[in-house]
Amino acid sequence: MNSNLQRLFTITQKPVRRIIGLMSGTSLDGLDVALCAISGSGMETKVVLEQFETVPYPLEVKDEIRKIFAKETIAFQQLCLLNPWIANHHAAWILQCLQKWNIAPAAVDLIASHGQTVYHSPKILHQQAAFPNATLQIGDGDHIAVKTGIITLSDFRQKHIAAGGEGAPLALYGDYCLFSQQGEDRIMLNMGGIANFTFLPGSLDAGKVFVTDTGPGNTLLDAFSRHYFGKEFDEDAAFAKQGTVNEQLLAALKDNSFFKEGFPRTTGPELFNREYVLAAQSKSQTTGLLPFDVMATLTQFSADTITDALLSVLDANKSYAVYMSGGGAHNPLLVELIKTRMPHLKIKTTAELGIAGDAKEAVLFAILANEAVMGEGINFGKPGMPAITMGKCSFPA
Ligand SMILES: Nc1ncnc2c1ncn2[C@@H]1O[C@H](COP(=O)(O)OP(=O)(O)OP(=O)(O)O)[C@@H](O)[C@H]1O
Ligand SMILES: CC(=O)N[C@H]1[C@@H]2OC[C@@H](O2)[C@@H](O)[C@@H]1O[C@H](C)C(=O)O
Repeated sequence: MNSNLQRLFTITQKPVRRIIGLMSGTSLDGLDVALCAISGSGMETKVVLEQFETVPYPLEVKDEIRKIFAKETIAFQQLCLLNPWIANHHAAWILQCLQKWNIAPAAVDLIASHGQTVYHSPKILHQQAAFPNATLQIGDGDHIAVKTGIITLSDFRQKHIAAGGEGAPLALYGDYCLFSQQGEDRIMLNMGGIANFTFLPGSLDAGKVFVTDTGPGNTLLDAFSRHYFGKEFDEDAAFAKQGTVNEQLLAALKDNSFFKEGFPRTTGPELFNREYVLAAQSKSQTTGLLPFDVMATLTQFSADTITDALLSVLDANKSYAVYMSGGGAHNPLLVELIKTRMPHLKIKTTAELGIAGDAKEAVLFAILANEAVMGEGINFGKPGMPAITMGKCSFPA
């Protein structure tokens, strides 16, 4: 047997696998690195989050990614150059984290690398009948494997598309394995650049599990914080709290076919960007609105579209526990607005389930890698949520 396959086989025989989950999302705030000790698979999965760190993207890295990020027209060379360049950065940051944690690379079994999404284009966005759902994550796994010496699983989203999904959200696989709880109907609400949620039935019935993106989380807030105030994000909603919601602009923001699509639906900054807001301002004749009022309205827009999506699928007579994660869970105004619109739901954070909200998505990719080597593919029995395992394998040698 090829020694790489032998090494992989040995990993599958271990009672506990050490897997590094990596997530660098649409906010471009940094690389989340989660060192997980994982046993079992599927519903028997157990995770201990041994270490976690967000390595902030240096400005230079953000600037290089923004040259192509979510843009319809780009310099092709830039895309080509960034593919290994991002991977090399990610590999270097993993090695730095391991050194800081005093853990040898040889003590890590696998890396699960999400990569950097540079374009996400489901059919509902590109609307070209002849073309499939499409998404592109770069930072190739081969470079990470060779630079770290650790077997790397990457590019998880392509198989999801091949099997009938939109390539996202993938959160439901890990959410179902890790956070399902007999007797409690749960909502796992992640508010990153884009917001999404997974419904986990207290019956544990995979056929009732449900996932979707809801629309913007922080992406518009970040874009306008940068535009108006030169700040990467609206820390603690300091800007939005000083403004007043403009109802005309809010209505224009909500007037988009994305919000009428069936679930599951996915999106990204390809749709929800500065131009989207400027078009809504022009339509609602609010171009002269003060920056604080725009920030307040955008925060309300995120809160309303998150709660609209939730309320449209939840049974008004049942009680649910909502577990928040992602950077938006740190935005006090966003959280307050969500609570106000859903006073009957118990709103908590995933920290109460043992996984800090900032680490959750990186942990979920570690679970996907564990499923790739140990799992059988969970059958959710729904279009857009295929029963597959995902991830391509890169060997260091
Ligand atoms: N204290 C805070 N106040 C307000 N917003 C915050 C705070 N801390 C973080 N955020 C927001 O969270 C964002 C980062 O969130 P996160 O890392 O979950 O996004 P992401 O993983 O890049 O996105 P996605 O999940 O869509 O891929 C920041 O860009 C910022 O908008
Ligand atoms: C294409 C892409 O990178 N999508 C991300 C993004 O960030 C949040 C939301 O949009 C979600 O659909 C997805 O990430 C999470 C981890 C997911 O797949 O579940």
